[in-house]
Amino acid sequence: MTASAHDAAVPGVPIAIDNVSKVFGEGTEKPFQALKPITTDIAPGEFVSVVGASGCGKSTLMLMVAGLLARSSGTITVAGRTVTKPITDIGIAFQDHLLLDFRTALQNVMLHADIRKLPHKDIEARARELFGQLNLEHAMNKYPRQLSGGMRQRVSLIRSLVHDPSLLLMDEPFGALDALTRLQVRTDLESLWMRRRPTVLFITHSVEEAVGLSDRILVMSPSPGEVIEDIRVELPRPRPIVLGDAPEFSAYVDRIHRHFERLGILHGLGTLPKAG
Ligand SMILES: Nc1ncnc2c1ncn2[C@@H]1O[C@H](COP(=O)(O)OP(=O)(O)OP(=O)(O)O)[C@@H](O)[C@H]1O
Repeated sequence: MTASAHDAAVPGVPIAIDNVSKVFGEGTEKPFQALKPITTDIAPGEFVSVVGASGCGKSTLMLMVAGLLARSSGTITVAGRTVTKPITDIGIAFQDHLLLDFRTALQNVMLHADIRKLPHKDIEARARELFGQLNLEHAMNKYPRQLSGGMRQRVSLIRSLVHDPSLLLMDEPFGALDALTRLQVRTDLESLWMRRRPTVLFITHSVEEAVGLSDRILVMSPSPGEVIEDIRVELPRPRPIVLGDAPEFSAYVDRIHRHFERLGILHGLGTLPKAG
C-alpha cells in the first residue's frame, strides 16, 4: 500500500474501561447482574474482539462503551473523555447491514455523507476507491436486490468505513452469512481496517473469526460475564483468507476453545484418537 497524507492521519481513539459492571433492574426485587467488573484499555487503532457464550454480556459491554446504556459501576473514557451519553462527537460507526432498496450500492454508501452534508466529492472518491479495493466496482451501480447477501454485507462495510470513523463497533456482523462468504467479508474488513486503523470493538461467536481479525481477544466467562483471558494475537497482517492450516492460528483457536470446555460451554473436545 502506498502511503499518502491521508494514510498518515491519526487513527482510532483510545478506550479505557475501568471497573465497569452492569446490573439490570437495580433497586428492583429482581436485580440481574449481567456483567461483573471489567477493566481493560484499548489502544488507538487496536482491533479487539470479545468472545463468549450467548448471554454473557458482550452486547451490554458494547452498548455501555457507546454510551447507549448506563453502567452500574466504573468509568469508561473514549478519546480521553468520560462517556456519559451516547457518543456523537467522535466519528463512531455501528455496523449496520441494512441497505435502502431504492438506492444503488454507491448511493447507499453515500447515505451518511448526504444526511450529514459531508464533502460529497471527497467521500465519493473514497467510496469508489474502497469499491475498487474490494473488487466490487461492478456492484457500485446495482440495487441491493441485485446483489448477493455477501455483496450487500461488503457494501455496508464500505458504508461504515467510508468516512474514516475513529471507532467502529460491530456486534456479530457476519452472523447471517454462509461460511465461505464470511471468510471473504472477514478479509475485506481487515483490508479496510488496515487502511486507516480505526479502533474496532468486535463481537463474534466465531473464535476463528476473532483470531483471524484481532490484535487482542477478550475471552468472557458465561453470565455474569467477566474477562477470563486477554489474548494478544501475534499473527502478521494481512492475514491469509485460509488460516486453518497455520499451526500458530490453530493454537490460538484451541486455547480459547479449551477455556470454553473448562467453563462447560463446550463439551467433548477431547483429542483425536491416534491413527492405526
Ligand atoms: N435491558 C435489559 N434488561 C434486562 N436484562 C437484559 C437487558 N439487556 C440484556 N439483558 C440480559 O443481560 C444478559 C447479557 O445480555 P447481552 O445481550 O449483553 O449478551 P450477549 O453476550 O451479547 O449475548 P448474545 O451472544 O446472545 O448476543 C442476558 O442475560 C440478557 O438477557
